Amino acid sequence: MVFLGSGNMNSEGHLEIGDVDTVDLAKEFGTPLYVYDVAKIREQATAYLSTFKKRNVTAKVAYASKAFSCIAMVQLMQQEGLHLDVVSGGELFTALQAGFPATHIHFHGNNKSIEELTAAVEEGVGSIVVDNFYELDCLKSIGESLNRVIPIQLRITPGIEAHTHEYILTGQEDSKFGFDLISKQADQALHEALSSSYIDMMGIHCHIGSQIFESDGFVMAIRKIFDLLEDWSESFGYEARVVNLGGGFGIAYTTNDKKISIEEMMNVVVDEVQDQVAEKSLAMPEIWIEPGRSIVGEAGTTLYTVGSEKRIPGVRNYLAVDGGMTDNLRPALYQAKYEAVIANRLSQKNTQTVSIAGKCCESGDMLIQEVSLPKTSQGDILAMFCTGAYGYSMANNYNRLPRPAVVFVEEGEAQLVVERETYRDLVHLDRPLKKTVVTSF
Ligand SMILES: Cc1ncc(COP(=O)(O)O)c(C=O)c1O
Ligand SMILES: N[C@@H](CCCC[NH3+])C(=O)O
Repeated sequence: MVFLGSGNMNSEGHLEIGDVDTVDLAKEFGTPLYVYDVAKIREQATAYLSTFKKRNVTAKVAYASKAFSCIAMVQLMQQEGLHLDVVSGGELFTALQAGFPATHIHFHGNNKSIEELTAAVEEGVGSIVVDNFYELDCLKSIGESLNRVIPIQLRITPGIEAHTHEYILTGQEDSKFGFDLISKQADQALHEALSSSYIDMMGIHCHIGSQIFESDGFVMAIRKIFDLLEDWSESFGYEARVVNLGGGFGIAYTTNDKKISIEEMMNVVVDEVQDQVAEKSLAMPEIWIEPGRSIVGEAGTTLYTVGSEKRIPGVRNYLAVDGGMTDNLRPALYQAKYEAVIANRLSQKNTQTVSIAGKCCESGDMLIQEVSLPKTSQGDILAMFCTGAYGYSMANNYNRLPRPAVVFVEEGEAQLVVERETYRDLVHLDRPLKKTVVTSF
């Protein structure tokens, strides 16, 4: 069975997503093109909310907008009843421009600036996830100068190494994020938070990393958190209203990736929290989570146009497309694996193994190392699946390539939600040299 992401084959033998022919999308909007299956995004969001509802626990699901942020995406999350996690002034601005209620926004980051923190407090952001002592100090003075009590969570690093790529691990002791447990930084942070009348210490936050399949890392993190909460209850008389477990729930990028369903993962989380609460005789806190990848990853497909070919007999066949590490940095950065098809040749047999090259001036700009495809021609449309998370959001202008357009498809309709960058956009921040010197060669 050929993997078609969230799509299927239509009667013309073309890849269809959200009842829209992707070959038509490529014609209408050009390539590279990010296509999001809105029904799939809604399905993922619902899976989180309905699992918590079924378990009858109070929970908040905040979409981690770093995975993919634009105004339409933020609005979609609001429609689905999710909260929003932002990690910068830019993501916050996008959310507010989208009309997202500030009270449902959680603000993250390991080095938030005073300007970002002040804006977040002035806008009335629902919670600030505090990462370090500097930030705690800044918030105390911002609270005092604006005469506001600021709701916060303290981010701790539990000292856990989850099974994932080392670049996207965050819960280990040697991490730039959060307060360390072993050296008792977390205790000190709690002490400082509780001693300020401008800080409302809502609870504790922990994010162990991203693209994690095994539930045991989350179970271990929950145990560490509740050991700490038991200790804080005894030493400080402190009781957390919120336990935020971050995001990190993995998705299947390829047919070889094993998959754990959202329901299964959340049930493990709820079971463990309930067990810990009972074992330690603590009050049941609200469970907050912040999934990004698992909400949008599988819903995204990138369409490229096939261009040049290079065949090196006995070595490798390169097939180049009109994008690359500029629109999807993940293969170059994490050796991430993807699957692809030729969207206009789904009914044809695979007859060749090729490597998909990007068009950037880097040998490492390879999108897929080996994929089986039918015979291809220039102008064919290559569809690469599961590119919805950390694809467009990490897109860049290396080699001055304009960033792609993004369309949402749902029930047979396509809507442009991010326009394609133009060459003019590429130079619009540039300013010419002040001094003009006439050089004669
Ligand atoms: C603090 C925090 N929360 C949530 C997320 C979202 O993670 P993911 O997209 O893997 O669900 C991240 C990214 O790893 C993060 O750093
Ligand atoms: N950008 C990473 C995930 C980082 C998650 C943010 N803490 C990826 O593409 O997998």
